[in-house]
Amino acid sequence: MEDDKYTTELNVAVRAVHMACLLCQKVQKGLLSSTFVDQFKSKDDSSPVTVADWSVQATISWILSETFGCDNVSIVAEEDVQTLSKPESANLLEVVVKTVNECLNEAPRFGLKCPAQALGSTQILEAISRCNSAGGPFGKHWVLDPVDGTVGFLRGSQYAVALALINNSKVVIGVLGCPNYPIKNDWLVKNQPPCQATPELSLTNPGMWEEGCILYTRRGSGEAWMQPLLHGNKKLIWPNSAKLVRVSSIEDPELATFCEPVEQANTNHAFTAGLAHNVGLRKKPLRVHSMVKYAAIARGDAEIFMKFARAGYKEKIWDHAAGVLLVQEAGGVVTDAGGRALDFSKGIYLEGLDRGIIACCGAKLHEKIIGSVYASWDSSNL
Ligand SMILES: Nc1ncnc2c1ncn2[C@@H]1O[C@H](COP(=O)(O)OS(=O)(=O)O)[C@@H](OP(=O)(O)O)[C@H]1O
Ligand SMILES: [Mg+2]
Repeated sequence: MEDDKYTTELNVAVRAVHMACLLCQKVQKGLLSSTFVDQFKSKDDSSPVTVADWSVQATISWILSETFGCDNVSIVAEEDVQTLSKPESANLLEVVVKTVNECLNEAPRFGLKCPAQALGSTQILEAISRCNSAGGPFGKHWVLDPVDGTVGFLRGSQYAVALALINNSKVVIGVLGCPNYPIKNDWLVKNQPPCQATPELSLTNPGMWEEGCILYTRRGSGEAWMQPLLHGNKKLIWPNSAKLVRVSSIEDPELATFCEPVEQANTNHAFTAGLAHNVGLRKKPLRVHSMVKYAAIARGDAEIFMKFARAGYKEKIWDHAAGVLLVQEAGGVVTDAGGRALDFSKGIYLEGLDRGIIACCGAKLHEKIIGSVYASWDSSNL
């Protein structure tokens, strides 16, 4: 029985992600109101990285190391300290140090320990670079995407803080903080057009973003839970009004909503449009940044998530681990496009992934989509 396992890990992970979500909301608000200048940089692959990415990674790394011991914790995470350590990033580093310390000061409110004294830049760089584990098939590895969907984050739209625990190749805990995804059922679907068209939404309608949720689950539990994000100075009292979430029961393609990445560079919209047509999906795609797409399936707000990256792109484990387990434990199915389980045992990449990823609320829709991939693939340009 895996039921009682990982209780402490899950408890700490949810609290840490909760703190990280509030940190992100604060930084995002600052970015959108332009009081923060020069707070993001481009990485070598030209994707953006922000104060929030580094600050969340430092914060969660510090909490996990303090709780479980530096020597016992292996963390695989997206960010490194290369850009942040450069002399020209001194101001940026100063903001990260301030942001992390402000966040960790609040730890007791979340039932966690805060540092005895404020952390210095060396300790913070160390916390970030400690997350350089390469993962692998054996032992326990935490997997962290500090800000998944950084593009969405910068646009004032959807993003997620994703933390998972892998034990001997299996994802055993999944926690997904979704700071801009209110608890309200259907919110994502109803608010889709304004979200994308008006990134300033948070400024014109203050408060509406400040809802957010955290989803979490444990392998084998058959349950996925959702807590609201706390606001003001409230103390987190477990289980913080948690409620069970479940995938949608829709099986009819005509009634199903499918999600996909916003950026054409991250998935082939033309191919998924063809698949959707062949399967009989009638609704237009719900384009959402980040692992919030997995959250939408786990919550039952959408039925399908499809992603087909360009040939040669290797999916990273931190972009999927937490979301995949959440969908599975909430009753859904996630595989690659060949119908095989995703393999989290090979280090930082999902090696051997067959073409794309398909997450569905149930087996019937899933089978139809897999069948349609086989039928459409040869005529596609992928
Ligand atoms: N070329 C390419 N192809 C496929 N996937 C890529 C590619 N480049 C990046 N990524 C990864 O996709 C993560 C963002 O996925 P999203 O679904 O949020 O994309 S989108 O913003 O909605 O378009 C994004 O995660 P973050 O870096 O955490 O934002 C990337 O890891
Ligand atoms: Mg990511």
